[in-house]
Amino acid sequence: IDLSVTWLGQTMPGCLYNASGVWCREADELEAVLASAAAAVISKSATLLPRDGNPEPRYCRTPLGSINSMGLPNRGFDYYLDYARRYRYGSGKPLFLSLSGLSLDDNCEMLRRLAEEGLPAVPEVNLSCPNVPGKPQLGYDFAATAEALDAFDAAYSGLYGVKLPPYFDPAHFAAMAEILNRHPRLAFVTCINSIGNGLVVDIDSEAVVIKPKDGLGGLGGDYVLPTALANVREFYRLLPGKDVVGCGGVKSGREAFMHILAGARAVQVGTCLYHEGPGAFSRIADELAMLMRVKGYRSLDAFRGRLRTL
Ligand SMILES: O=C(O)c1[nH]c(=O)[nH]c(=O)c1I
Repeated sequence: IDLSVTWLGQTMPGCLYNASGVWCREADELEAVLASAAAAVISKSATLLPRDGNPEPRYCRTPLGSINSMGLPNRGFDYYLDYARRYRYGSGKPLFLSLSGLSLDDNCEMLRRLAEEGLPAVPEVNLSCPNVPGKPQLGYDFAATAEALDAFDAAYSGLYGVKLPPYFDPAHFAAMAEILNRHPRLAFVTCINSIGNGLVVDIDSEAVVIKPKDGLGGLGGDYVLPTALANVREFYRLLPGKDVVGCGGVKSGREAFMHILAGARAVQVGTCLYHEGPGAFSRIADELAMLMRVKGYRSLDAFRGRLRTL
């Protein structure tokens, strides 16, 4: 059973890696993911300068997944750029750097500085952080997204990707696809980020469960799987020549299989990784391989994007 994935001009040994934000803020976390069965590594979304993020409690696990309003806590761009300078690219596991500048200028500054380094690290620009108070999600502003992508193309001459928020309307899928298809070096989209601004209530305390934004936070886990699959399948159809990375609700080989069936080139794991740790990657990979064996598939190409309609 071959779980390898060939994209971005390279072949990675498997199809699973971490979702940005989970097990990736510190260098030792990134090293733990690299040392695991994960096939790639992505860093926590970086701002130009380090950030503490929102007040705690800012993350809560629930029976159906998670809610978070971390507020972009990160070590700052230079920390992750330094990690990228020291990264073992010979491992065959690509390194992605998530960038989430607080302004278009900051995103372009980080892209320009990354370009200057000439490192193999691939940027995934985050258009969808839902938890910085006062900062609306770029991915929900189509005009601002169009302007940003033009600026990214000017700032960075290599291949890059974007992390998209979930969309919930065919008109929005179409509008975003029209914008994204203008950019040939935009090689992939990662669908989806958390479903923003959910509210989890604890009926014993009769209170919300996280402190920031009076309890509003991004949802992950089981809550988001159908929305994630819909976004993967719609953008897989609408973005010919681009790759879609599936993210959302993956906790076993089953959900990984669903994402690939929907068109995902590779699959990220967030909430499940947060709680299980990097051992999740070998478990999920084994489960996926088992599922493929039972179904008679020897590679991901044999079923990627083959979701049947009725
Ligand atoms: O609150 C966060 O740090 C955060 N949380 C998310 O759920 N998605 C994001 O892109 C980010 I930047």
